[in-house]
Amino acid sequence: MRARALWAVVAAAGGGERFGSDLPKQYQVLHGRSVLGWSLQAVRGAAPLQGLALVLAPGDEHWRALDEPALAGVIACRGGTTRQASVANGLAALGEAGAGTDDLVLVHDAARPCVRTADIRRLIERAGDSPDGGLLAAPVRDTLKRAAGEQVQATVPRGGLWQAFTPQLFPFDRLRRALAAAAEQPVTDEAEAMERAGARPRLVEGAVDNIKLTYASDLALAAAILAAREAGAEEAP
Ligand SMILES: Nc1ccn([C@@H]2O[C@H](COP(=O)(O)OP(=O)(O)OP(=O)(O)O)[C@@H](O)[C@H]2O)c(=O)n1
Ligand SMILES: C[C@](O)(CO)[C@H](O)COP(=O)(O)O
Repeated sequence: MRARALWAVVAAAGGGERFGSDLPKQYQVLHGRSVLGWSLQAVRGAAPLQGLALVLAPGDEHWRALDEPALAGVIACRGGTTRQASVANGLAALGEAGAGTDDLVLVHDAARPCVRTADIRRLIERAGDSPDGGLLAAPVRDTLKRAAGEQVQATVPRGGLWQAFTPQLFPFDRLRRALAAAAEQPVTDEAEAMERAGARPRLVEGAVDNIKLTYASDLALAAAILAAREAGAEEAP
């Protein structure tokens, strides 16, 4: 029987509208290397991969100019107009490269450069054997308010609420089918597509400094996180 291989998709095809820069956020310099380089390094460092699909915006040539060892051997493929479509394209590329039904696939946002390799390893350990897969996430810490315009309408009980991060880890074929089935009803992460297909993915707690670069001001925060880590302040927040 063929051993179960691990593959990865790194979604880097976003336009970064909210970030608002001519240079897409995945190519910004962050603590000495590109945002994309940090994300690729974290995923590749977690476990040996059979292959990694790097999903890029149509016409994106920035990645070719990077001096980035973690780009070696990536399967470059074209993104779609939504994150969901980009991930589906990445899975299709892995299918062509030989990903099998029962193989596992990690899906990560290029825009989450601060993810800890140790957290990805824990995700693989805790969710790799589950047919429903799993995701890095963290329990919501703050009091939550539902708004009506700028006024509070209600306080939302936060018990049982988690914020979803990436990477997310699923059996290859189940995820491919779940995303195809969700094509008409947008989902914001892979877990949501799997949930629609009846799965109950496992929540694996990860450090909350696995932030997504969404606004330009997030870049300085990410740089501070990586600098503190390098200086040895390794305690996960
Ligand atoms: N069509 C898309 C949209 C997003 N992404 C990727 O999905 C991740 C998370 O998306 P987000 O940061 O929300 O994406 P952007 O589309 O880049 O930002 P915005 O919504 O502000 O335009 C990013 O790594 C981004 O490159 C993608 O591969 N393809
Ligand atoms: C997948 C994700 O990173 C989980 O938090 C997130 O949903 C993607 O970003 P978006 O802003 O929701 O597109």
